Amino acid sequence: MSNSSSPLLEVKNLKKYFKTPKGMLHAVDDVSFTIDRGRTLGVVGESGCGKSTTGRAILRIVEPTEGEILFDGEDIRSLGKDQMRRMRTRMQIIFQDPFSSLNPRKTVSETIAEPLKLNGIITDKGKRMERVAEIMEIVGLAERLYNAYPHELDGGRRQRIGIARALALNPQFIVCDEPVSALDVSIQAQILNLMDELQEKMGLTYMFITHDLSVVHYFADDIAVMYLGRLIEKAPAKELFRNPVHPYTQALLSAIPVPSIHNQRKRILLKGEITSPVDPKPGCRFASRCPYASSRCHSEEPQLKEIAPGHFNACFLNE
Ligand SMILES: Nc1ncnc2c1ncn2[C@@H]1O[C@H](COP(=O)(O)OP(=O)(O)OP(=O)(O)O)[C@@H](O)[C@H]1O
Repeated sequence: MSNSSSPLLEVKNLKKYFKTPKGMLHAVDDVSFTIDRGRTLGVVGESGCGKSTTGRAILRIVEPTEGEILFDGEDIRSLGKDQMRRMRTRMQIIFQDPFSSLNPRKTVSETIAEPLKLNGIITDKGKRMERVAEIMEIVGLAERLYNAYPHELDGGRRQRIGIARALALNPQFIVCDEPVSALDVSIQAQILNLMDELQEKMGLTYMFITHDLSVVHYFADDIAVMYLGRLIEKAPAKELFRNPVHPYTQALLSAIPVPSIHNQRKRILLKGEITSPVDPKPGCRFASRCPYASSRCHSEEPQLKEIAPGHFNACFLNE
């Protein structure tokens, strides 16, 4: 049952495996977390660690292999096609490169109107266009762009269209998949500010995927770190930056430049081969690159455990 004090999203033991010619690729392997209402979970990790697949599996854009996804108390894996279509109006996604998902033959207003039309939310064309004008104003797209085409716009404005499309259906939850990674730093800040304002105004809950930890430092409430399909550490953002416990998180953080020379962390360079995500061997997936790995790490998989309130870690070293 839904209850406003319960998390909006609960993901339990989520798995997504892909069959490949070499074997079963464990893209997401037994991942569990929750996101509270109106909060932002940042999901970070290197390319290929399973961030996007986790986001897509939650929305069932890719069908999960195993696990439970509770959205507002509802088990969304049990929903039929029509029920899932309705549920998708409450759960949306914003992509890194909105351009590739925008139809070049549709104007800005037609693009934003499309989800309203397809989902039969506003059937009257005049009313639909009024709503489009309202959303354009909310996301900071000038009225004069109403009849512009996506290729006439810069990356920041295109991403505003992506955000507008996601907002059109009045969702509660948005998976933001690297939404600012393709943008210049100054434009990144504008888009992050906009997303922050929208969250405040509309009470949105975000899952914010990025390979760039410095982006989520101030933007996310909590941060989850993934490594080769596994969630290896999760903590409130401030706590994670102040006290990273997992050796992989420590290495990731050491690569971020810090403005003050007094606070500079010593850069930890990872050596060793990256373990294959195809039919992974038993043991910790980070062991081959971990400076502290013991024989136990090569035979047994550490589980995520709460080591301090809200701080979870999957490493034998800090148990
Ligand atoms: N449809 C698919 N078929 C087969 N393998 C896939 C598919 N989608 C993703 N993968 C694989 O799953 C793993 C996780 O990919 P995913 O895109 O989720 O990672 P990511 O952390 O989001 O990386 P990136 O930032 O590069 O997108 C990768 O090894 C990827 O090659």
